[in-house]
Amino acid sequence: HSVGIIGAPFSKGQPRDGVQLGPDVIREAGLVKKLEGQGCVVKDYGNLIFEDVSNDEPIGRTKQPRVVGLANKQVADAVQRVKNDGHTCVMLGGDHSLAIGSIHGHAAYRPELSVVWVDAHADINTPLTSPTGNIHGQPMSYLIRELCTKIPVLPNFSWIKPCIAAQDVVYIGLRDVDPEEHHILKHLGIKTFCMTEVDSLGIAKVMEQMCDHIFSKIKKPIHLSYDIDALDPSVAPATGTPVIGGLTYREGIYITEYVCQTGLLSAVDVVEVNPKQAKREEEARFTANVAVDLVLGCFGRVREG
Ligand SMILES: N[C@](CCCC[B-](O)(O)O)(CCN1CCCCC1)C(=O)O
Ligand SMILES: [Mn+2]
Ligand SMILES: [Mn+2]
Ligand SMILES: [Mn+2]
Repeated sequence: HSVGIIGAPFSKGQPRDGVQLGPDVIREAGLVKKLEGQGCVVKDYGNLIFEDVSNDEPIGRTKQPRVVGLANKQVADAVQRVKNDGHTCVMLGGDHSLAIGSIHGHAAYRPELSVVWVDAHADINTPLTSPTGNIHGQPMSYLIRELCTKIPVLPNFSWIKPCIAAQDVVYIGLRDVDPEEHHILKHLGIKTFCMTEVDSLGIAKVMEQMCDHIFSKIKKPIHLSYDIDALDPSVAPATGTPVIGGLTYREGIYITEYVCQTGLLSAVDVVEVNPKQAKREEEARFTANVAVDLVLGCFGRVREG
């Protein structure tokens, strides 16, 4: 595997300080060395530098639109460059608003994508349905073609062209979905495997059925957007919006091993690691180590040795 890593130290899609430290704590946990240790060729493109935007007043309830829009344009350009250079792209967040740029830049390189969204949350609020105005709860609404009529004009968002079809999206791990999000998911017929299905089917069946769904027509490259809060807080405590009843470590890793063996993984985001949300330093380190293990699973690490 040839891997290109981008660090996106960005936190303005949500209100909690610390998630901008995600890229560096994940690197400090040994990501590059461990990828190389399992035979990957790794190019670390370093961290993007995000300028601040003054007077970034909310638009309606939507908070920090200008700095989020600007940051995601940088992410989109960087991801497209990594793909043009021939690597599988690993985008280290930072909050989940960064998926706007990551998926947009990936789709600019490869227009036909399937998106596997692993998360406790659906992150599909529109600016008008969001209960918080935090853009990390909204990224999918800007990307899904069928929602484009529901999105108001926002400053620094005009570059975004919806690039994903609802039928090409699958969710795994949902357990904290807002009522309006649930309506959108149902209305668009988006395939979801919430934690009830993970329990009733088991993760192996979930992954089989997920692939049946996204590959039902033609096989499209996979964009895996992995929110660390999909995992149970006992496994990934250092995150901003923890929700109990999450994926076990083994289920979380199985997802990455399964996606890896499809041979179709083209880009992966690992987001929402926030060391400042840990009660103790070792919780932050533990969470970073789990994030590293997820990436290693994406690139061929198997538990049998
Ligand atoms: N859906 C929420 C949470 C978004 C989490 C973003 B992620 O997945 O990137 O971490 C709101 C959640 N909800 C608000 C009302 C009280 C219960 C929680 C939102 O703010 O839109
Ligand atoms: Mn989440
Ligand atoms: Mn309806
Ligand atoms: Mn998320």
